[in-house]
Amino acid sequence: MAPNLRLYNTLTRSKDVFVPIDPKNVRLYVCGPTVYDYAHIGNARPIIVFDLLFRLLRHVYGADAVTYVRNITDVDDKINARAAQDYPGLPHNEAIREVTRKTEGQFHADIRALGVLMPEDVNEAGRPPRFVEPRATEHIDEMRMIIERLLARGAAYVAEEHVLFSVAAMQTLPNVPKYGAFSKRSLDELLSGARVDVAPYKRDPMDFVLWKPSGPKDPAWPSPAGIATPGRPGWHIECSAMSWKHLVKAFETRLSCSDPSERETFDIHGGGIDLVFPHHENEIAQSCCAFDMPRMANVWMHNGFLQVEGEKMSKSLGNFFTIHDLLKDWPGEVLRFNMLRTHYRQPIDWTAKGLEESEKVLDRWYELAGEGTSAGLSEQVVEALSDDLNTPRMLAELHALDGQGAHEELGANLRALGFLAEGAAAWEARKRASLGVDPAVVEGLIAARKDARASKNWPESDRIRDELAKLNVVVKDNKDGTTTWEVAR
Ligand SMILES: Nc1ncnc2c1ncn2[C@@H]1O[C@H](COP(=O)(O)OP(=O)(O)OP(=O)(O)O)[C@@H](O)[C@H]1O
Ligand SMILES: [Zn+2]
Repeated sequence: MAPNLRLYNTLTRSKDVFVPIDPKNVRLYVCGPTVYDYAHIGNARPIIVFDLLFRLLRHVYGADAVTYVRNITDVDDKINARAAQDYPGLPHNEAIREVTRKTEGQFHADIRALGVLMPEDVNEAGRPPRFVEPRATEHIDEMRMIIERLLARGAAYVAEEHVLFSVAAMQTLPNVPKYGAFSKRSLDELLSGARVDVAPYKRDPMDFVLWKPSGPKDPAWPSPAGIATPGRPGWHIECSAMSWKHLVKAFETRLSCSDPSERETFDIHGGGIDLVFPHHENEIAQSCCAFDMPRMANVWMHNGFLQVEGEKMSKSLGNFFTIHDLLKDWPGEVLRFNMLRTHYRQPIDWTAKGLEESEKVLDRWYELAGEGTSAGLSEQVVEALSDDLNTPRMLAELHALDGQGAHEELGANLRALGFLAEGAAAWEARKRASLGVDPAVVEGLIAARKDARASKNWPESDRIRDELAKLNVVVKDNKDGTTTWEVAR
């Protein structure tokens, strides 16, 4: 059944054969967006990459045998700041809700256009959900529970109404990894990195916040550990709580692993490479210490950066394009295709040229595959993806199907991979609209011009040339006798 699925694991730093804890329920968690602003196309990379992994796992293990959790972080200081700025007239709680509601709606619209499966595409009434999109603010109880467990084990302490994780205490606990082992940082390195601007309430500069007190303008919940002032969670604790709730607690009775120390462990945890430290190091510290176990997840996967001129696309550098804006110029599928041309662990340089090339391939495949509806992955495509999501190899296999004239099979694969969603007619119509001319009209004029020239009717040939120019169409007569054209941008 399962082909030899191999995944690169940040935990082992090697490409390993994937062995699910329970093949009847493969469990995947991916860190989702913080919703305060439009997502940029760099943020779309983990969404698209792990959507592809989800599709592959569903193909290999069965649609009922995979649970995918991708969270939404809807509590964060950046959200508070945006709420105060955008809705100064509203009570702060309402302003925050407005920001997260609006941003989340935009995020969903954006990624749907990128061909990403959504919970409503895969969940069925009366069955356990296969795709859960939990919100942090709905998991405060679970966060408090984990914090209480950490306090009880001595891995956390209270200081000035904060709860902090104690890195030094973790190093003394049996059964848990050493702090820093995951990101391969020595304590010396970690210490020198942490020494800037150390909050006075920290016992050790490396300690990180699990819970903090809220000011009058912050969202607030009853605090754990008997702290009187209401507070709010730190970022890292959110993912420990949501992954536990939806991938561990939800399946307590269905787990079949024999080693009790692995009971709270799930299969795959994903995110962007920038999350390895501190976010994932800290998630591991919290979950492993709270549940007394050696591993939070067995496999850790990280996508590389999407770059612009050699630099990470990021909000703080200002070198970003939002998905929302790109979708004004390009179909979502072109963005998806362009993302998958590069292997997920390599950096991508995001260029207009790359997008144009991607669009050309999709133009051809839309035409070849026509209006078919079947969807399914071919063996050789599954094999390419089973090699640590080798998408360049997957595309080579699709080009091979094209070359062999296996157009129906090509279409079925493309649909199963999240392409050809528009249908050929809609794709053509949209292209025509975006070109601003009807290709049939242009082709007709070019044919008439050719006839006029063949019969040496120069005035007519000139008239047609002027007409094409008015349409903004640039005509090129090639040496081989063919004529090509494009709309001047
Ligand atoms: N340029 C990028 N290339 C690939 N993945 C990225 C890039 N920028 C962010 N990500 C990923 O997007 C996801 C959402 O991250 P988050 O909401 O924290 O964005 P961010 O890191 O704040 O963005 P920015 O770096 O622009 O401030 C994370 O998994 C992160 O690793
Ligand atoms: Zn996370």
